[in-house]
Amino acid sequence: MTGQATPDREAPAREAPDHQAPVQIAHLRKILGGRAVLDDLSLTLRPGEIAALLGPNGAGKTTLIGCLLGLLSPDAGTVRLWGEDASALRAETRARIGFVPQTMTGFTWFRVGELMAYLAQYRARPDDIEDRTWQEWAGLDPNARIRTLSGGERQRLAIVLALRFRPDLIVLDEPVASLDPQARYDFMRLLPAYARRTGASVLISSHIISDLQEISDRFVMMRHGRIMLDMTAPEIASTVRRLSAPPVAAWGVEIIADQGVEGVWVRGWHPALDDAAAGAGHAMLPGDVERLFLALTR
Ligand SMILES: Nc1ncnc2c1ncn2[C@@H]1O[C@H](COP(=O)(O)OP(=O)(O)OP(=O)(O)O)[C@@H](O)[C@H]1O
Repeated sequence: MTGQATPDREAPAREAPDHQAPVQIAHLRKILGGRAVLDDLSLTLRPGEIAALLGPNGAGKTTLIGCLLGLLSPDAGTVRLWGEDASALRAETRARIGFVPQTMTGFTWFRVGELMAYLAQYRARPDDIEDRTWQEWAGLDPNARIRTLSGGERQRLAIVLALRFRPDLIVLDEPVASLDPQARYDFMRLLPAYARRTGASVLISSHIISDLQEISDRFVMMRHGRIMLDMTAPEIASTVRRLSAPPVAAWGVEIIADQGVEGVWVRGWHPALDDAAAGAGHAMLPGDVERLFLALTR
Protein backbone atom coordinates (compact mmCIF):
# COMPACT_ATOMS: atom_id res chain seq x y z
CA MET A 1 0.00 0.00 0.00
CA THR A 2 1.29 3.43 -0.89
CA GLY A 3 -1.03 5.25 1.50
CA GLN A 4 -2.35 7.42 -1.35
CA ALA A 5 -5.87 8.75 -0.97
CA THR A 6 -8.48 7.01 -3.09
CA PRO A 7 -9.01 9.39 -5.99
CA ASP A 8 -12.29 11.28 -5.89
CA ARG A 9 -14.61 8.47 -4.96
CA GLU A 10 -17.45 10.84 -4.07
CA ALA A 11 -17.10 13.10 -7.12
CA PRO A 12 -19.63 12.52 -9.91
CA ALA A 13 -18.23 10.23 -12.58
CA ARG A 14 -16.69 12.23 -15.44
CA GLU A 15 -17.41 10.70 -18.78
CA ALA A 16 -14.30 9.77 -20.72
CA PRO A 17 -13.85 11.87 -23.87
CA ASP A 18 -15.27 10.10 -26.91
CA HIS A 19 -13.20 11.19 -29.90
CA GLN A 20 -15.69 9.69 -32.37
CA ALA A 21 -18.69 11.60 -31.04
CA PRO A 22 -19.22 14.98 -32.73
CA VAL A 23 -21.14 16.07 -29.62
CA GLN A 24 -20.80 14.73 -26.10
CA ILE A 25 -22.54 16.71 -23.40
CA ALA A 26 -22.59 15.40 -19.84
CA HIS A 27 -24.48 16.85 -16.87
CA LEU A 28 -24.44 20.36 -18.31
CA ARG A 29 -25.69 23.16 -16.09
CA LYS A 30 -25.87 26.78 -17.18
CA ILE A 31 -27.01 29.61 -14.96
CA LEU A 32 -28.25 32.84 -16.53
CA GLY A 33 -29.94 35.67 -14.66
CA GLY A 34 -29.56 33.76 -11.39
CA ARG A 35 -31.40 30.62 -12.47
CA ALA A 36 -30.48 27.32 -14.08
CA VAL A 37 -31.48 27.69 -17.72
CA LEU A 38 -29.92 24.28 -18.43
CA ASP A 39 -29.89 21.65 -15.73
CA ASP A 40 -28.12 18.28 -15.66
CA LEU A 41 -28.41 17.95 -19.41
CA SER A 42 -26.68 15.08 -21.18
CA LEU A 43 -26.69 14.42 -24.90
CA THR A 44 -24.43 12.54 -27.30
CA LEU A 45 -24.60 12.81 -31.06
CA ARG A 46 -23.18 10.08 -33.31
CA PRO A 47 -21.53 10.58 -36.70
CA GLY A 48 -24.10 10.85 -39.49
CA GLU A 49 -27.02 11.33 -37.13
CA ILE A 50 -29.71 13.98 -37.63
CA ALA A 51 -31.10 15.03 -34.28
CA ALA A 52 -34.09 17.33 -33.92
CA LEU A 53 -33.96 19.64 -30.92
CA LEU A 54 -37.50 20.45 -29.85
CA GLY A 55 -38.73 22.61 -27.02
CA PRO A 56 -41.20 25.40 -26.32
CA ASN A 57 -40.04 29.04 -26.24
CA GLY A 58 -37.54 29.52 -23.43
CA ALA A 59 -36.79 25.78 -23.05
CA GLY A 60 -33.06 26.44 -23.40
CA LYS A 61 -32.34 25.35 -26.99
CA THR A 62 -30.34 28.45 -27.96
CA THR A 63 -28.48 28.37 -24.65
CA LEU A 64 -27.59 24.73 -25.26
CA ILE A 65 -26.34 25.61 -28.73
CA GLY A 66 -24.31 28.49 -27.22
CA CYS A 67 -22.61 26.04 -24.85
CA LEU A 68 -22.05 23.61 -27.69
CA LEU A 69 -20.28 26.23 -29.76
CA GLY A 70 -18.14 27.33 -26.81
CA LEU A 71 -19.82 30.76 -26.74
CA LEU A 72 -21.15 30.15 -23.22
CA SER A 73 -19.17 28.33 -20.57
CA PRO A 74 -20.87 25.67 -18.44
CA ASP A 75 -21.40 26.24 -14.73
CA ALA A 76 -21.14 22.47 -14.31
CA GLY A 77 -20.70 19.47 -16.55
CA THR A 78 -18.77 19.02 -19.76
CA VAL A 79 -19.33 19.84 -23.42
CA ARG A 80 -17.03 18.08 -25.86
CA LEU A 81 -16.81 18.01 -29.64
CA TRP A 82 -14.88 15.02 -30.96
CA GLY A 83 -13.46 14.66 -27.47
CA GLU A 84 -12.21 18.26 -27.20
CA ASP A 85 -13.52 20.77 -24.70
CA ALA A 86 -15.96 23.05 -26.57
CA SER A 87 -14.41 26.19 -25.09
CA ALA A 88 -10.88 25.27 -26.18
CA LEU A 89 -11.24 23.70 -29.62
CA ARG A 90 -8.24 23.49 -31.90
CA ALA A 91 -8.63 25.61 -35.05
CA GLU A 92 -8.89 22.42 -37.17
CA THR A 93 -11.74 21.17 -35.03
CA ARG A 94 -13.53 24.51 -35.10
CA ALA A 95 -13.32 24.44 -38.89
CA ARG A 96 -15.35 21.20 -38.87
CA ILE A 97 -18.42 23.00 -37.50
CA GLY A 98 -21.06 24.84 -39.49
CA PHE A 99 -23.43 27.03 -37.51
CA VAL A 100 -26.63 28.60 -38.77
CA PRO A 101 -27.90 31.17 -36.24
CA GLN A 102 -31.53 32.07 -35.61
CA THR A 103 -30.96 35.49 -37.18
CA MET A 104 -27.94 36.70 -39.07
CA THR A 105 -26.76 40.05 -37.79
CA GLY A 106 -23.66 42.03 -38.67
CA PHE A 107 -21.64 42.28 -41.89
CA THR A 108 -24.42 44.46 -43.31
CA TRP A 109 -22.04 46.76 -45.24
CA PHE A 110 -20.68 43.79 -47.28
CA ARG A 111 -22.03 42.60 -50.57
CA VAL A 112 -23.00 38.89 -50.61
CA GLY A 113 -20.01 37.86 -52.75
CA GLU A 114 -17.61 40.01 -50.71
CA LEU A 115 -18.69 38.41 -47.45
CA MET A 116 -18.23 34.93 -48.89
CA ALA A 117 -14.71 35.82 -50.06
CA TYR A 118 -13.91 37.53 -46.75
CA LEU A 119 -14.97 34.58 -44.60
CA ALA A 120 -13.22 32.09 -46.90
CA GLN A 121 -9.89 33.67 -45.89
CA TYR A 122 -10.38 32.26 -42.41
CA ARG A 123 -11.41 28.77 -43.47
CA ALA A 124 -10.12 26.13 -45.80
CA ARG A 125 -11.26 26.55 -49.39
CA PRO A 126 -15.01 26.07 -49.83
CA ASP A 127 -15.96 22.65 -51.17
CA ASP A 128 -16.81 23.00 -54.90
CA ILE A 129 -19.84 20.72 -54.87
CA GLU A 130 -21.32 22.11 -51.67
CA ASP A 131 -20.63 25.68 -52.73
CA ARG A 132 -22.48 25.14 -56.00
CA THR A 133 -25.35 23.17 -54.43
CA TRP A 134 -26.09 25.68 -51.70
CA GLN A 135 -25.53 28.80 -53.77
CA GLU A 136 -27.91 27.42 -56.40
CA TRP A 137 -30.46 26.74 -53.71
CA ALA A 138 -30.08 30.22 -52.20
CA GLY A 139 -30.21 32.05 -55.55
CA LEU A 140 -28.71 35.24 -54.12
CA ASP A 141 -27.21 38.03 -56.19
CA PRO A 142 -23.50 38.22 -55.24
CA ASN A 143 -23.63 42.00 -55.77
CA ALA A 144 -26.53 42.58 -53.38
CA ARG A 145 -25.68 44.51 -50.22
CA ILE A 146 -26.47 42.42 -47.17
CA ARG A 147 -28.33 45.30 -45.51
CA THR A 148 -30.78 45.27 -48.42
CA LEU A 149 -31.59 41.53 -48.13
CA SER A 150 -34.94 40.43 -46.74
CA GLY A 151 -35.08 38.29 -43.59
CA GLY A 152 -35.49 35.09 -45.62
CA GLU A 153 -32.65 36.04 -47.96
CA ARG A 154 -30.35 36.63 -44.99
CA GLN A 155 -31.36 33.24 -43.66
CA ARG A 156 -30.44 31.67 -47.00
CA LEU A 157 -27.08 33.42 -46.85
CA ALA A 158 -26.43 32.13 -43.32
CA ILE A 159 -27.13 28.59 -44.54
CA VAL A 160 -24.81 28.93 -47.54
CA LEU A 161 -22.05 30.38 -45.35
CA ALA A 162 -22.27 27.41 -42.99
CA LEU A 163 -22.60 24.60 -45.53
CA ARG A 164 -20.27 25.59 -48.38
CA PHE A 165 -17.27 24.56 -46.25
CA ARG A 166 -18.62 21.01 -45.97
CA PRO A 167 -18.78 20.87 -42.16
CA ASP A 168 -18.81 17.55 -40.31
CA LEU A 169 -21.17 18.93 -37.69
CA ILE A 170 -23.98 21.33 -38.56
CA VAL A 171 -25.79 23.15 -35.80
CA LEU A 172 -28.89 25.00 -36.90
CA ASP A 173 -30.92 27.20 -34.57
CA GLU A 174 -34.42 27.60 -36.01
CA PRO A 175 -33.09 27.90 -39.58
CA VAL A 176 -36.28 27.80 -41.61
CA ALA A 177 -38.73 30.13 -39.84
CA SER A 178 -38.25 32.96 -42.33
CA LEU A 179 -37.82 30.86 -45.49
CA ASP A 180 -40.65 30.80 -48.03
CA PRO A 181 -42.41 27.44 -48.51
CA GLN A 182 -40.45 26.50 -51.65
CA ALA A 183 -37.06 27.32 -50.11
CA ARG A 184 -38.02 25.49 -46.93
CA TYR A 185 -39.25 22.44 -48.84
CA ASP A 186 -36.04 22.28 -50.89
CA PHE A 187 -33.85 22.87 -47.84
CA MET A 188 -35.53 20.03 -45.97
CA ARG A 189 -34.60 17.70 -48.82
CA LEU A 190 -31.08 19.05 -49.38
CA LEU A 191 -30.09 18.88 -45.71
CA PRO A 192 -30.54 15.09 -45.18
CA ALA A 193 -29.01 14.47 -48.61
CA TYR A 194 -26.00 16.49 -47.44
CA ALA A 195 -25.74 14.41 -44.26
CA ARG A 196 -25.90 11.17 -46.27
CA ARG A 197 -23.37 12.39 -48.82
CA THR A 198 -20.82 13.63 -46.29
CA GLY A 199 -21.51 11.58 -43.15
CA ALA A 200 -22.03 14.84 -41.26
CA SER A 201 -24.06 15.04 -38.06
CA VAL A 202 -26.84 17.55 -37.72
CA LEU A 203 -28.42 19.16 -34.68
CA ILE A 204 -31.40 21.23 -35.80
CA SER A 205 -33.83 23.15 -33.64
CA SER A 206 -37.16 24.15 -35.08
CA HIS A 207 -40.75 24.68 -34.03
CA ILE A 208 -41.98 23.18 -37.31
CA ILE A 209 -42.21 19.59 -36.14
CA SER A 210 -43.67 18.24 -39.38
CA ASP A 211 -40.46 19.25 -41.19
CA LEU A 212 -38.27 17.62 -38.59
CA GLN A 213 -40.34 14.46 -38.59
CA GLU A 214 -39.40 13.82 -42.18
CA ILE A 215 -35.65 14.19 -41.81
CA SER A 216 -34.67 13.32 -38.25
CA ASP A 217 -33.24 10.10 -36.88
CA ARG A 218 -33.70 11.26 -33.34
CA PHE A 219 -35.91 13.60 -31.36
CA VAL A 220 -34.58 15.41 -28.32
CA MET A 221 -37.42 17.12 -26.48
CA MET A 222 -36.54 19.81 -23.94
CA ARG A 223 -38.51 21.70 -21.35
CA HIS A 224 -37.32 24.06 -18.59
CA GLY A 225 -33.67 23.35 -19.40
CA ARG A 226 -33.95 19.59 -19.16
CA ILE A 227 -34.30 16.80 -21.67
CA MET A 228 -37.73 15.24 -21.29
CA LEU A 229 -37.24 12.60 -23.95
CA ASP A 230 -34.49 11.49 -26.31
CA MET A 231 -35.59 8.73 -28.67
CA THR A 232 -35.27 7.65 -32.28
CA ALA A 233 -38.27 7.80 -34.57
CA PRO A 234 -38.65 3.95 -34.67
CA GLU A 235 -38.37 3.80 -30.86
CA ILE A 236 -41.19 6.31 -30.52
CA ALA A 237 -43.33 4.44 -33.04
CA SER A 238 -42.81 1.05 -31.43
CA THR A 239 -42.49 1.74 -27.70
CA VAL A 240 -44.61 4.85 -27.04
CA ARG A 241 -48.41 4.64 -26.85
CA ARG A 242 -51.24 6.92 -25.89
CA LEU A 243 -53.78 4.97 -23.85
CA SER A 244 -57.35 6.02 -23.16
CA ALA A 245 -56.92 5.20 -19.46
CA PRO A 246 -54.00 4.73 -17.04
CA PRO A 247 -52.02 1.52 -17.65
CA VAL A 248 -52.24 -1.54 -15.41
CA ALA A 249 -49.20 -1.67 -13.09
CA ALA A 250 -48.36 -5.22 -14.16
CA TRP A 251 -47.70 -4.04 -17.72
CA GLY A 252 -44.49 -2.44 -16.46
CA VAL A 253 -44.72 0.63 -18.69
CA GLU A 254 -43.67 4.12 -17.65
CA ILE A 255 -46.14 7.01 -17.69
CA ILE A 256 -44.47 9.99 -19.35
CA ALA A 257 -47.45 12.36 -19.66
CA ASP A 258 -50.94 12.26 -18.22
CA GLN A 259 -53.43 14.34 -20.19
CA GLY A 260 -56.48 13.27 -18.22
CA VAL A 261 -59.44 12.70 -20.50
CA GLU A 262 -57.17 13.02 -23.54
CA GLY A 263 -55.25 9.96 -22.43
CA VAL A 264 -52.06 8.80 -20.81
CA TRP A 265 -48.75 8.60 -22.65
CA VAL A 266 -46.53 5.64 -21.78
CA ARG A 267 -43.21 4.30 -22.93
CA GLY A 268 -41.78 0.82 -22.70
CA TRP A 269 -44.60 -0.61 -24.79
CA HIS A 270 -44.15 -3.93 -26.61
CA PRO A 271 -46.43 -5.95 -28.90
CA ALA A 272 -47.17 -8.56 -26.21
CA LEU A 273 -49.14 -5.86 -24.37
CA ASP A 274 -51.52 -5.20 -27.27
CA ASP A 275 -53.86 -8.04 -26.32
CA ALA A 276 -53.76 -7.20 -22.61
CA ALA A 277 -54.65 -3.58 -23.35
CA ALA A 278 -57.45 -4.54 -25.71
CA GLY A 279 -58.77 -7.03 -23.12
CA ALA A 280 -58.80 -4.29 -20.48
CA GLY A 281 -60.79 -2.08 -22.84
CA HIS A 282 -57.99 0.44 -23.44
CA ALA A 283 -58.07 2.27 -26.72
CA MET A 284 -54.52 2.71 -27.99
CA LEU A 285 -52.85 5.09 -30.37
CA PRO A 286 -49.27 4.68 -31.54
CA GLY A 287 -46.67 7.27 -30.64
CA ASP A 288 -46.69 10.33 -32.83
CA VAL A 289 -43.87 12.85 -32.47
CA GLU A 290 -45.95 16.01 -32.66
CA ARG A 291 -48.68 14.89 -30.26
CA LEU A 292 -46.10 13.42 -27.90
CA PHE A 293 -44.20 16.71 -27.88
CA LEU A 294 -47.40 18.63 -27.13
CA ALA A 295 -48.26 16.25 -24.30
CA LEU A 296 -44.79 16.44 -22.76
CA THR A 297 -44.47 20.20 -22.92
CA ARG A 298 -47.98 21.35 -22.09
N1 LIG B 1 -28.53 36.44 -20.82
C1 LIG B 1 -29.58 35.95 -20.20
N2 LIG B 1 -29.90 36.34 -18.95
C2 LIG B 1 -30.96 35.84 -18.30
N3 LIG B 1 -31.78 34.91 -18.82
C3 LIG B 1 -31.52 34.48 -20.06
C4 LIG B 1 -30.41 34.96 -20.82
N4 LIG B 1 -30.40 34.33 -22.01
C5 LIG B 1 -31.46 33.51 -22.00
N5 LIG B 1 -32.12 33.59 -20.83
C6 LIG B 1 -33.32 32.82 -20.46
O1 LIG B 1 -33.02 31.46 -20.63
C7 LIG B 1 -34.16 30.74 -21.05
C8 LIG B 1 -33.81 29.90 -22.26
O2 LIG B 1 -33.57 30.75 -23.36
P1 LIG B 1 -33.22 30.18 -24.78
O3 LIG B 1 -33.02 31.34 -25.68
O4 LIG B 1 -32.11 29.21 -24.63
O5 LIG B 1 -34.56 29.39 -25.15
P2 LIG B 1 -35.02 28.70 -26.51
O6 LIG B 1 -35.43 27.32 -26.18
O7 LIG B 1 -33.96 28.88 -27.53
O8 LIG B 1 -36.30 29.57 -26.86
P3 LIG B 1 -36.98 30.00 -28.29
O9 LIG B 1 -37.69 28.81 -28.80
O10 LIG B 1 -37.92 31.08 -27.87
O11 LIG B 1 -35.88 30.49 -29.19
C9 LIG B 1 -35.25 31.79 -21.31
O12 LIG B 1 -36.14 31.77 -20.23
C10 LIG B 1 -34.50 33.08 -21.37
O13 LIG B 1 -35.27 34.13 -20.89
